[in-house]
Amino acid sequence: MKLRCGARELDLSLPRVMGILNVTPDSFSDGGRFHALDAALRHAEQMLQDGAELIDIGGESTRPGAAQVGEQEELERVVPVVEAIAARLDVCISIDTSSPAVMSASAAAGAHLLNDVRSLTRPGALAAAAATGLPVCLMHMNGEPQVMQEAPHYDQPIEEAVLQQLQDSIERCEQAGIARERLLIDPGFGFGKNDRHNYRLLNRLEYLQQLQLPLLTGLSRKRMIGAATGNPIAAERLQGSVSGAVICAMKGARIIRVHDVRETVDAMNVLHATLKEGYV
Ligand SMILES: Nc1nc2[nH]c(SCCc3ccc(S(N)(=O)=O)cc3)nc2c(=O)[nH]1
Repeated sequence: MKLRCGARELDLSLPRVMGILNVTPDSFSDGGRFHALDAALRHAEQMLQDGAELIDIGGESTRPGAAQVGEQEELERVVPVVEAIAARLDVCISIDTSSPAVMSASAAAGAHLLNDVRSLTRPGALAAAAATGLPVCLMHMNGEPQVMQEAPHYDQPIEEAVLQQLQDSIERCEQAGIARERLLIDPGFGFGKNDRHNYRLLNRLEYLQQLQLPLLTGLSRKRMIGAATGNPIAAERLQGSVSGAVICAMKGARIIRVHDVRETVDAMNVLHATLKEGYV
């Protein structure tokens, strides 16, 4: 499996690390300190040095209960950051947005991957994504961030519900002219799921391999980690997050979306050595 990222191709036969770059005032774990362009650029450079091969830039916080952000505000937050990183760093740039205008502007500014937690359901998003020609990550979400964690409920096993919604999203994309080869999938840990749902989904992550598309996962510093480790503070969930990253990678995830790049890259290198049977 390969992922085209501009002039480069990412070989997805081994798990790759995607560093999170929140450019929101209220990001759920960075304390929103990366709102300034220069701070964002320094953070991106650090994650690249630490071994991240993709950077996911997000201007809208989609954590549970987060307020929606206006399109103009989101554009002003992310486009300058995409431009600055595209101009200075050799890295695969992902844009975490549901807004068609932000998708188009970010693609024009140099983004290589569209990461939409709402799977192109906003009006105009399918057409905008198709027009960019970029790969698209489709993610399962139950409800909207404002209400998704109130009382998540499923009439079927979570892995079946996630598979079904992802299949529906894939079909919508194909009908809109987005070839299946351009798609990635993601179970959406924490998006309308309680801790039981999240851990059953993690336990059965291989179930999604039947879609035969690159799998991206993001459980870094999320509530499910804190629930298992008894740690209420998101920024202190490092060990649990790295453990979750290894489990995802061993169960087929090829892009791991994380806050703590250096530590996760070390864990992925141990996995790489194992998958390649050491360096002999
Ligand atoms: N593809 C992809 N993109 C993502 N963007 C985000 S932002 C995180 C929003 C959030 C924060 C915290 C909780 S919680 N209540 O579980 O701690 C849920 C969602 N995440 C993901 C993810 O996974 N995939």
